[in-house]
Amino acid sequence: MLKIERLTKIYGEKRAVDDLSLHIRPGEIYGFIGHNGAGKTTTIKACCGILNFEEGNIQIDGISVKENPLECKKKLAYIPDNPDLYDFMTGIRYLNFIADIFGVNANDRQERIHKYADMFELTQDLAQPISAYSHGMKQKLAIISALIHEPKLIIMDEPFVGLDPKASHLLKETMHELCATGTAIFFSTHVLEVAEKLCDKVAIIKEGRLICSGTMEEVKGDASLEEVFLEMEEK
Ligand SMILES: Nc1ncnc2c1ncn2[C@@H]1O[C@H](COP(=O)(O)OP(=O)(O)OP(=O)(O)O)[C@@H](O)[C@H]1O
Repeated sequence: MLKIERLTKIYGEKRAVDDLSLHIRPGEIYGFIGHNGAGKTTTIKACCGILNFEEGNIQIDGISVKENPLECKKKLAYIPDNPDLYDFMTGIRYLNFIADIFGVNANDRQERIHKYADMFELTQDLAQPISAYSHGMKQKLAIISALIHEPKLIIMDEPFVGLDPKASHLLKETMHELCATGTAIFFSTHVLEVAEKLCDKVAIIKEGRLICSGTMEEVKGDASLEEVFLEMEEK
């Protein structure tokens, strides 16, 4: 579903991502971990077609992000680390705006908005302007808007930051439900306990280079993910 081949992104003199390859298959929850500045957000933005890159290829469901970014964007949802939404809109207007962009019909959008807004306890706030939302409420709205067009691939940058424990739990359950229907999920996180419990596979990036990837068992063996991560960071 998401195939990254030899991705390299350079900012000036800095190789933020260096020759990175990863393959995320349908139905997988794939965690992406690394220290601050390791290159996670850069990789994620390149996958979503919002950041150009110097070398390599990225394909979404067999379609090149470079050659056909619009087709790729139709298939994926991106939830950034800092939800920068249109503050002047109300929550419901924003959700309808996103549904319009993706051409979601009236029945489907109503059903999905109802389902996810109720689930994340945001229904009562949808009539409020987004400027009145807390960080966590904005994060919930971004998550709901990402699910409106039933994407085949969901890419999230630090999705649990700012969510309260109940919302975090609901997001994890939703991720499992979506993966059971074949959706692929690729997300970055610093919360290694969450990655360890939630992910089928994990990749560790250090200074732009992939240093380890595979199933959770392959990567961590009998140790904890935290122990493995810290050991690799020190090497
Ligand atoms: N627009 C930019 N211009 C120049 N350098 C950048 C730019 N964006 C990121 N970088 C650099 O690229 C490297 C990778 O940054 P990136 O944001 O991808 O890291 P990250 O793994 O997401 O970090 P964090 O966990 O702190 O969010 C860092 O050294 C960063 O300083």
